[in-house]
Amino acid sequence: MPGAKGATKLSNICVYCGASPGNRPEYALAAQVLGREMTKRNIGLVYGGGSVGLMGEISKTVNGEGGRVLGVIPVELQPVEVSGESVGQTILVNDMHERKAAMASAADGFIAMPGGFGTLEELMEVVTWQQLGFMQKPIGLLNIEGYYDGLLSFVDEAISAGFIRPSNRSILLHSSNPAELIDMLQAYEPAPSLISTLRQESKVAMEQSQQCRSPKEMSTCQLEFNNHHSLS
Ligand SMILES: C/C(=C\CNc1ncnc2c1ncn2[C@@H]1O[C@H](COP(=O)(O)O)[C@@H](O)[C@H]1O)CO
Repeated sequence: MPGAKGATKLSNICVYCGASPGNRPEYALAAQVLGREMTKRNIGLVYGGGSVGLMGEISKTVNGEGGRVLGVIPVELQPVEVSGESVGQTILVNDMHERKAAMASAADGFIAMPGGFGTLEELMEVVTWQQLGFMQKPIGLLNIEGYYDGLLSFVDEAISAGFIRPSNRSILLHSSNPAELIDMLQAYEPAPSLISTLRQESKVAMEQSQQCRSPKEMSTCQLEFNNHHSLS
């Protein structure tokens, strides 16, 4: 079953999270628990650099526990008055696109903690890469205090409305427990990519249309063609 078994070696996890702390103490606490759990398992942190908000909580925790921290920050965001002091190793990049590419290539998996537009944008980019098959790395939501319940309901709505394939729901792993979420990332097995699925469906449809010779066969073939092109 896609998204369930297999094994992914996680040397580094990229954590997307708020540049703000949020207004519940549970968010910062979860960042600390996640940081400790990663370090305990010798998994390094890749993040957006700086020390503001939850980004600061997790990076300072990992660094304080003796773990590896890699911050990737655009030149414009680097000043201390914008993003605070970074800990660990820092890579300076020119812009946000370069940053996301560098963060994604340095990591073997991704976790989104509570955050705002920046977190969502980073998360949705890797989900899209995964869906299309440009990337095959596990992605999880650390769903603290039900923060991501709304997003998960939205995904179900998009599936019902025919915009997301049901098989792609498993791209977004989720748990409220950091240790359990890392276990899920490690066990992840990618679903077939949309590109390979579409090519396979098109091949089947072509083969069937070549078998359609008489008008009677045509209507049966048309039905099968339609079935193959409905979302699965
Ligand atoms: C706007 C504020 C601080 C700006 N400082 C940032 N420093 C480093 N990285 C940032 C910063 N702001 C956003 N990011 C990136 O986006 C994600 C967080 O954005 P969100 O909108 O808070 O979710 C994070 O993963 C970074 O990569 C003061 O709030």
